[in-house]
Amino acid sequence: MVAFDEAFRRQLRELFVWRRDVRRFRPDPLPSGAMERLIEIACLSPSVGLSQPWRFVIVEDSARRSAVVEDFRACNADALHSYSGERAARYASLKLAGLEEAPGHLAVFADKTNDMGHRLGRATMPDTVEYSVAAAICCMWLAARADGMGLGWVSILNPARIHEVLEVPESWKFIGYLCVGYPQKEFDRPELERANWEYRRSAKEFTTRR
Ligand SMILES: Cc1cc2c(cc1C)N(C[C@H](O)[C@H](O)[C@H](O)COP(=O)(O)O)c1[nH]c(=O)[nH]c(=O)c1N2
Repeated sequence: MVAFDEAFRRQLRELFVWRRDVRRFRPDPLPSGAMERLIEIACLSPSVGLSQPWRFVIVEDSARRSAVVEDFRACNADALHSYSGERAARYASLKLAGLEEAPGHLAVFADKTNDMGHRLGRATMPDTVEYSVAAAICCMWLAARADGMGLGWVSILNPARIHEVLEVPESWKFIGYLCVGYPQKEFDRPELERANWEYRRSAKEFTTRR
């Protein structure tokens, strides 16, 4: 039996508060095995029917990394065109990925055809496969912060292009592309809040009772 005391709970809350989506990395490389340790933590996550549908691709090849950076640039330019006026100017000023600086690149997929868990829990809600992978990324996000590292989730990408660049099976659904490294600075508020794009609301605003 493991019991968690008040001091641990306080620290854990601090971890939630100080976890950040990181886009600004120091150039320092990751220690050997750091990415593998994060993947091990991710594999402790809950998954529908214990299906463990997560698939991780550590992207090391510089040509593939450059192709991902190019895709981000194209998708981000398209996204900018969807805004106008002051909002467009504000979008253009945001830094929305640290792909060029991050020492670690990790692409995460959900294997939709995986039969582990014998389809338990998915019959009426097939998207639970993707939810499971997103839950695993959140665990990894916290684990990275606890190790003094930072993780940035990039979704401004074309999934079909990511499939092509990484040559992964058709049945894998692209969930997220993660930049991993050491943050330039630590913050207790999201970068989008500090840039006045959006702000974090109180839990009360999202809670109702029936
Ligand atoms: C599914 C998904 C996808 C993305 C993100 C998150 C998630 C959950 N976030 C990060 C997001 O902007 C960030 O979590 C919020 O702004 C809150 O900031 P903190 O994570 O609390 O620092 C994100 N950030 C970014 O700069 N570029 C991106 O493409 C994405 N994509």
